[in-house]
Amino acid sequence: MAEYEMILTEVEGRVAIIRLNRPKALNALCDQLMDELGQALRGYDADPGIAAIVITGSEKAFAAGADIKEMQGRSYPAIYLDDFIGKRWEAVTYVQKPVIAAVAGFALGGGCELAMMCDIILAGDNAKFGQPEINLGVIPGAGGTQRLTRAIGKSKAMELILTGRMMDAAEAERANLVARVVPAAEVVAEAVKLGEKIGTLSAPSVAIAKEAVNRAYETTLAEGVKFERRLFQSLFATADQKEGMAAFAEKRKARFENR
Ligand SMILES: CC(C)(O)CC(=O)SCCNC(=O)CCNC(=O)[C@H](O)C(C)(C)COP(=O)(O)OP(=O)(O)OC[C@H]1O[C@@H](n2cnc3c(N)ncnc32)[C@H](O)[C@@H]1OP(=O)(O)O
Repeated sequence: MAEYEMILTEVEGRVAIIRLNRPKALNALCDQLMDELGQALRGYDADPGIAAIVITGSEKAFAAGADIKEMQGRSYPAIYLDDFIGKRWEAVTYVQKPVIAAVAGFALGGGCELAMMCDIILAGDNAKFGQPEINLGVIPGAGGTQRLTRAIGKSKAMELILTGRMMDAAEAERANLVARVVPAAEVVAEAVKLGEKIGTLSAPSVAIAKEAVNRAYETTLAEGVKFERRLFQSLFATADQKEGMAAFAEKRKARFENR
C-alpha cells in the first residue's frame, strides 16, 4: 500500500513538470518513487499535448540518491533477481520527448545519475552534484561511472567517484555537466521556458535530434555521422521540413504541424 504520492505533477502550457516529493528524506529515490516517476514519464511521453518534461525536486534537494535505508538490508540474490536499479530506474532513458532536469540543492548518487539520464541539466546556483557511494562501501549503480565520465572526463570523474566529493553548481558548469546555472528559485521556471521554446519547434525534428545526439554516446564517430546523415535525410519526408525551409525563404515564422 502506497504511503503517499511521492511525485507531484502539473502542466504549464505544453510542458509537464514532475516534482519529486519526499522532502523529509531529501527525495531519496525509493522503489515507490521510481515506480511513480516511470509511470508519469510514460504517460507524458504518450500525451500529444506535451512537448517536453521537466523533472525537479525541492530547493534543498533534487534527490539525495537511492534510498539507503530501503536498500541497506537487501541481499545479492534479491537485488540480482529484481534487477535492482535496472528496469525501474531506466524509464527516463526511454522517453522520446526532451527531458530537462531542473536541479536545486543536492543531486547526489542516484540523484546525480537521474539528472544525467535527462537530456539537459539546468542547475540552481545552490546545486551540489556528487557520487558519494564510495562512502557507503559501494560504487554508483545507475550509470554514474559511465555518464559522469563521458560528461566531465576521466580525471575529474575519477576524483569525484573515488573520494565522494561534491561539486557546486559553478564547478559543474565549468566541467560541462550542466547547460547553465540560474538562481535556485528560478530553475524550474527557466526549465519550463526552455521546454516551451523546444515545444515551438517541429516535434519529429526534436525527437530525431535527441536520438542522434544520444547515439554519440553509443557508437564510433564514423557510425554516428552516418546515422545522423540518414536521420537528416529522413526529415525531408516531413511536412515540417517543407514548412521550415519555405518559411525561411519567405521571411516569415514557421508554422510546424509536427508531421
Ligand atoms: C543509485 C546508486 C546505486 O548509485 C546508489 C545511491 O544513490 S546510494 C546514495 C548516495 N547518496 C548519499 O550517500 C547521500 C546521503 N545523504 C547525505 O549524505 C546527507 O543526507 C546530505 C549531505 C545529502 C544532507 O545532509 P543534511 O542536510 O545534514 O541532512 P540529513 O539530516 O542527513 O538528511 C535529512 C533526512 O534525509 C534522510 N536521507 C538523506 N539522504 C538519504 C538517502 N540517500 N537515503 C535515505 N534517506 C536519506 C536522512 O536520513 C534524514 O532523515 P532522518 O534520518 O532524519 O529521518
